[in-house]
Amino acid sequence: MQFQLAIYTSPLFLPISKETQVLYFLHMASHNIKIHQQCMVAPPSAPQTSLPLLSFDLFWLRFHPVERIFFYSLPITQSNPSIFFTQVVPKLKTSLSHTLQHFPPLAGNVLWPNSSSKPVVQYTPGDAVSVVLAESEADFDHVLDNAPKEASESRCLVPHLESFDSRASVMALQITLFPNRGFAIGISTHHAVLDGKSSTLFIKAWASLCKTNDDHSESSSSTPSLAPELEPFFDRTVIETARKSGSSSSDDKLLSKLLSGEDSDPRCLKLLPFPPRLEDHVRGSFVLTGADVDKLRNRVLSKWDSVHIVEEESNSNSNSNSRVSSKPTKLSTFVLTCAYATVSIAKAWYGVEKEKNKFSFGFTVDCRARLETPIPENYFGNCVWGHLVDAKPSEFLEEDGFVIIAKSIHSKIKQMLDEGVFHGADTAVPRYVILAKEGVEIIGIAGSNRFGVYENDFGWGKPSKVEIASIDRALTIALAENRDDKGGVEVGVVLKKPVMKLFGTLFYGGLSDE
Ligand SMILES: CC(C)(COP(=O)(O)OP(=O)(O)OC[C@H]1O[C@@H](n2cnc3c(N)ncnc32)[C@H](O)[C@@H]1OP(=O)(O)O)[C@@H](O)C(=O)NCCC(=O)NCCSC(=O)CC(=O)O
Repeated sequence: MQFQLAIYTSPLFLPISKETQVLYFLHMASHNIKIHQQCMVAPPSAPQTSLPLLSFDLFWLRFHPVERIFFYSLPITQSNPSIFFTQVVPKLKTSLSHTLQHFPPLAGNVLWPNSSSKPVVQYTPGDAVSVVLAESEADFDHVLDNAPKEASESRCLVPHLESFDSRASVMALQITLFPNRGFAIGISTHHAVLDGKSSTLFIKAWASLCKTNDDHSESSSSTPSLAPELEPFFDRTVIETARKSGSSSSDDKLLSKLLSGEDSDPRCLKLLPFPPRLEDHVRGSFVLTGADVDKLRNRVLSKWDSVHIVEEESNSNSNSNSRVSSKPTKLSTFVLTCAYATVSIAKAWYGVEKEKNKFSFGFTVDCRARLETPIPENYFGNCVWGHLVDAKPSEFLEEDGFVIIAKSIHSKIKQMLDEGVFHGADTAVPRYVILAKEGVEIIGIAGSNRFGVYENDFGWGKPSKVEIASIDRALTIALAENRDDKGGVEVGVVLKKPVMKLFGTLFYGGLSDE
């Protein structure tokens, strides 16, 4: 205890406000986490850079950070504390510094200069990323177990992302050792600066430099290069040009009003609280194999023609019913997993609380390859847009809810393919507001089964587990590819204990029903 207090009052912690220090301290102390040090890691010699935030980014200006945790198992020879903090951590820090040389905005801040009509993300020499070094007494096997556990347990493995009225950090990291077993990298990122594709690009780049550049010590004069596909692409002009065709500035205005609150300073950069749902909530990871997905696919396709979906009047258009009625040759893993997980959540919640009987599902679409003029896959920033399924809120609870919602998500994606990625974008936010006012529980999604998070090998093998901790800040599911089964998926969920119990029964039990 005293050791931790000493650290928190040391000048090393100056970048963190007093209020945050106290909250962070109390939280860590209650979860048997020892903080060893907070250090700042900077790129070796990057010049000042300033990137404007575009409308894709501004959507997320005051949104909560995205918090991911990568867990790695280590042999005992490296996870012994004295070896870990003197050999493994320096390797991680040096490669982080080298990676930041390629990604300087991540070491910078979101600022709103008086002279500018929009905020910017700016790196100025001297800026650096906060890296907390910690040690946990938790049982590593328990931590890696997918079975539901207290939602709060993951919280002490992700760092706080600092934000104030006039400045917000872009990224913060925490490296936590589980002595003699392994370690976790917790990463907290500002969503207005980078989306899931960009943040996982950064992790891939960092892992690749850590794994391959043993010969680059901190004193080495050159910075190791990245494979071309891992180099971030910062040019904003590509997106400004591409976005003009599908502008939805009215959406941006409505959303930023919602996010900022009626009476707050419109130039305020402090992130809104989005307090995590921790009390009485548990967090679990649910796994589908490729064979499970095939089974779900067959189930939907076999009922395709007999189960009809009626799109909500205001959202359907003349050809939508003919479009969804034609049976597809392929239904994607994403469609099947999201339909299966959200319907299981809806049915479990309704099973425990009968008044919870209206649901919807909103998902983000990566627009990079879908813009009229496609932009590079390694574009750094946000290039995602949100869509809501057109299913009626009560349909999640129907006997064939899974088939209905699968058809509905598929239809939405097909609509984008046929009519452009911004089709219906102007109505998405107003519709979201109406549904929320009507008491509809809108389930969201973070991550993707295509980000390859389990490919991130820093030199000690692939992750033992990857979690998106921030799904506890809203009703959101987390998606990743299955670590051990090609074609499978992992779904992260945070729910109230009794709802989670029923969800688990429906999710796994439903796989054997025919
Ligand atoms: C709109 C979508 C959700 C729809 O997904 P679908 O899987 O249904 O459709 P799709 O066109 O992408 O893929 C359909 C099929 O094409 C093939 N296919 C597509 N991409 C592939 C790839 N990279 N490698 C191999 N196959 C691929 C597969 O066979 C796949 O089916 P199969 O899969 O069955 O083999 C997705 O395209 C998309 O944009 N995903 C990214 C969303 C995103 O960026 N989310 C993060 C938001 S930010 C966030 O949440 C924060 C964070 O993460 O940090």
